[in-house]
Amino acid sequence: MATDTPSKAAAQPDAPKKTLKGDYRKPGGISKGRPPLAAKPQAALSSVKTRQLIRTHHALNKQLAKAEADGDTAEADELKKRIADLGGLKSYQQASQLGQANDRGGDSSSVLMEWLKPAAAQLGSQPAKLRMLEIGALSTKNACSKSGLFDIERIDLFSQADGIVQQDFMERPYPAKDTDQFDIISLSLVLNFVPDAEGRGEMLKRTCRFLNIKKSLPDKLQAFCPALFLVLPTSCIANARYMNEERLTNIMASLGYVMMHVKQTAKLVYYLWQLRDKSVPEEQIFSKKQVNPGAGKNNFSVVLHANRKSRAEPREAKVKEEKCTDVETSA
Ligand SMILES: C[S@@+](CC[C@H](N)C(=O)[O-])C[C@H]1O[C@@H](n2cnc3c(N)ncnc32)[C@H](O)[C@@H]1O
Repeated sequence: MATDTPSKAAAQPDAPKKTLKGDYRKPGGISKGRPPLAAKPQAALSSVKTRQLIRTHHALNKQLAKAEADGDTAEADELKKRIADLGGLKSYQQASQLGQANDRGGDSSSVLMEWLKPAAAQLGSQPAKLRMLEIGALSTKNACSKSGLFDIERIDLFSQADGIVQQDFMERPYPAKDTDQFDIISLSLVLNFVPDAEGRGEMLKRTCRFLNIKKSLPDKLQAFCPALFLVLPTSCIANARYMNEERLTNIMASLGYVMMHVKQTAKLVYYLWQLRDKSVPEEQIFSKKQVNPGAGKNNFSVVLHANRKSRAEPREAKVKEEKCTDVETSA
């Protein structure tokens, strides 16, 4: 397994305390009394706004999922209106795309391309390209697309470009045969978009059904395929009350995944997981459990049930939510 050293900042996401309405900066806050700073470049200012917009979307979607689960139609309608007033999914996607600009850390798929370099020659000489499913695709021009090495199927809840099919991965029919399955799935900044922990567990579980575990490939490709490229905000792993890397690794292992690569930066954590085994349903019980208690943590978690419909574990909604900080989500 290859690792890059995490930055110290990883444990301190710069999520400001805020309410959803209004500005989070209070007069007399920490900036009071400081000498004036040099004017910030435009990009830095927009970067703050971009992150704020993304966080607000996440928070509203989370509240909406809860209101819908509680059957509170009035609250759900109000939240839908607030999301629409923000510009809906489209404005969220635009903010995410801005986060992918080179001055904000760049396209996450370039990390995958870096990891695949040792296999590039074999990738290029394949009679048929590797099949990739990109879930949550915003562009057809990221590093994977530009490489020409993959046959990519791109889906998103809201397609913004030709070449991206509008589809909910959670509703996508399971492949009928092995050859309809994929060699690589990209799930970059999508899992944290799912508003509830059980939904995230279901999403991870679902990825296994789309990967072709039986396909025979040349050795350098077989060394990592079939694989899931997973990208999360670092705070989901480094500053979460119910999640850390050990917990994620155990959850993934119960699904049959082995970690091949990890790279952590101040903002994002990138993983490449190889699907090696058939998942072990009886070992797939991961309820919401504190693994990293303490103040100032966020509530990001993944809950997994062997069988969602007949689960014996409590629903997340019944677990008392603790005061939390936001999950930092932009690139
Ligand atoms: C933050 S954007 C990330 C986009 C890009 N992958 C990246 O790394 O920047 C998350 C995207 O995931 C999409 N998404 C979330 N849940 C999805 C699902 N169940 N099926 C398909 N797309 C989904 C959203 O519509 C949104 O466009």
